[in-house]
Amino acid sequence: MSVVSVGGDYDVVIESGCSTRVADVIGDGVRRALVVHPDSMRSLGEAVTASLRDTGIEAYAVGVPDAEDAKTAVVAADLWSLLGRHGFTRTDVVVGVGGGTVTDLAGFVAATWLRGVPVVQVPTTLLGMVDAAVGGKTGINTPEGKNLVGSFHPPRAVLCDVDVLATLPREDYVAGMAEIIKAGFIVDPVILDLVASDPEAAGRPDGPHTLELIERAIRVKADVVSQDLRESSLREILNYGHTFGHAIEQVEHYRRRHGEAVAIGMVFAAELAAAAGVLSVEVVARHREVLTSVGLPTAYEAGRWAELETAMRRDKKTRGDLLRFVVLEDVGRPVRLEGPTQEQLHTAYAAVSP
Ligand SMILES: NC(=O)c1ccc[n+]([C@@H]2O[C@H](COP(=O)([O-])OP(=O)(O)OC[C@H]3O[C@@H](n4cnc5c(N)ncnc54)[C@H](O)[C@@H]3O)[C@@H](O)[C@H]2O)c1
Ligand SMILES: O=C(O)C(=O)C[C@@H](O)[C@H](O)[C@H](O)COP(=O)(O)O
Ligand SMILES: [Zn+2]
Repeated sequence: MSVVSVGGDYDVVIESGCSTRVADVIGDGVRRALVVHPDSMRSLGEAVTASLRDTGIEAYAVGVPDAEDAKTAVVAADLWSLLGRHGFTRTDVVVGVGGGTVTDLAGFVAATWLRGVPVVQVPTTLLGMVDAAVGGKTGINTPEGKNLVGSFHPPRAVLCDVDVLATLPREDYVAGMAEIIKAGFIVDPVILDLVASDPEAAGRPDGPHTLELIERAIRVKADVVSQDLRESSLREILNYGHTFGHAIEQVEHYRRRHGEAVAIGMVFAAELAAAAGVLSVEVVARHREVLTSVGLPTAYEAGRWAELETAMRRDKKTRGDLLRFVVLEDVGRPVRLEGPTQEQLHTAYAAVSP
């Protein structure tokens, strides 16, 4: 078992079988729990619910639509209604059991119910474990953009049961690698070396470096969010690749995996940094190399610039008319690029849409 403390405020536990031990981390005085899960994880959701009932808690399991279809105002409103009907108070708890979409939704509902009740996160995807469930960013999408409505609401605990990754479809596992590789580029280059040492194994849960990759990525995130929960500055580095990545997701009506969009977004950011003269072509090439080696995409369709730019203007890092990007000066040296020229933007887009 490994435990990563997030600034001493809560723990991220990485352990086989820990998903049904929510009762141990839930805290005192909890009478009711709402366990939110996607239909694909019904049996785990019900097992978590049963484990809570065994300790005398009035626990309810509720299924939500799959993937990004869970992150809507309508689904959030259904959950608020359920909490109201069952009389959830400020000492009761929401539990998110699922991928990043479910932990974002469950976290958001917990953040907003009675202006904030505790949430315990049980991420069941690689991406959820290394990124979404950790750090307290919660939210839902609107048709206009990704995560446009949300709140900062740190969880009470995060339980990463690595056994559940065995059933995760390969494409979803690989999508999670994008956020691990992101952590490698922005802070921890050892991650990139571990991936390069056996890229095929990095794309599956039984690879020799799986636990180390998970723990390293969680440590990067924990370290950043414990210094800057509300993203006043440092936390923006975790958004590397997301300005263009979220734009892809929005123009694709949320039908593209987040991790895949972020992979393309990191290549766009690297090309943009090169066009602005701050990053070497060698590091740009390394982006394509490492992402391709695990099976992630690095290119996007040509001819969609206008809609992508419109979507990027709704990014949370934008200030007024000023587009702002996280770019690298080198591996492990993230900086901000504010107001890139149209020529630099077009050069970067041309480079990712050959
Ligand atoms: N809050 C944050 O800090 C943060 C960080 C990164 C990403 N995110 C968000 O996370 C979301 C992406 O998360 P994701 O990649 O986990 O996608 P996801 O939640 O859509 O899960 C991917 C798929 O895997 C299925 N699934 C989940 N666990 C499974 C398992 N163990 N076995 C079999 N199938 C399983 C799901 O039903 C879904 O179809 C995006 O909405 C993104 O915006 C949030
Ligand atoms: O935790 C963060 O901060 C991140 O930016 C992590 C990202 O991987 C994640 O996708 C996040 O939800 C994006 O946030 P947003 O503020 O751009 O919606
Ligand atoms: Zn992300």
